[in-house]
Amino acid sequence: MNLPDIQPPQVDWASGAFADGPLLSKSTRLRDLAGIFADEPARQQLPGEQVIYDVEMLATSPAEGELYTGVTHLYPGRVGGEYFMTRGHFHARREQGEVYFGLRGNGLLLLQNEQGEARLEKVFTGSVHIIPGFTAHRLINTGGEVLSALAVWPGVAGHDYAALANGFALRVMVSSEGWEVHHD
Ligand SMILES: O=P(O)(O)OC[C@H]1O[C@H](O)[C@H](O)[C@@H](O)[C@@H]1O
Ligand SMILES: [Fe+2]
Repeated sequence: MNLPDIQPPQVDWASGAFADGPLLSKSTRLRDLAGIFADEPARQQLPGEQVIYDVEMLATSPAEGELYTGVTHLYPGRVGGEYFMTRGHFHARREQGEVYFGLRGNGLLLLQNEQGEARLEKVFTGSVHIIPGFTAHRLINTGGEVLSALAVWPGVAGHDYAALANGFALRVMVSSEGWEVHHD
């Protein structure tokens, strides 16, 4: 008798690596992030092929009511005085939320509503972040190691990058204290 295959996808909580299952992967490099960092000349002086973050996600259905699961690995580093960060986005379907779980490393989750009000949450091993609908989100790596966070979001959410063409309302810069907030 053949037993059914009951093996679900599996993630290593310590590293955020998926052990199994069909995966979609995407690397975002410095050359993909033109205009994202405050110091654009500093970005241009660094190698464009350098990977800033990798996203791996399970290849599940994008249909209404279904969920995506993925891990972002955001590498440590700086562009000028600014920590490596993701591009950040609103969901195309604005009302759709998302949950992030900090797995390893130390950083910040930058959240911004449609009124342009920004706030930060610390990201660390075990941190849980409820990103409400109508809220843009960006990860920032303020530590010296890889920042990995697992995310679960609706398959229909989509991405809207254009709505943040003028950037977020605040930046996280290197300081003698570790990091500090600059308002644009
Ligand atoms: O889309 P970015 O702002 O570059 O962020 C990279 C990725 O981060 C998270 O994993 C989100 O769940 C993804 O939907 C997103 O694509
Ligand atoms: Fe998202």
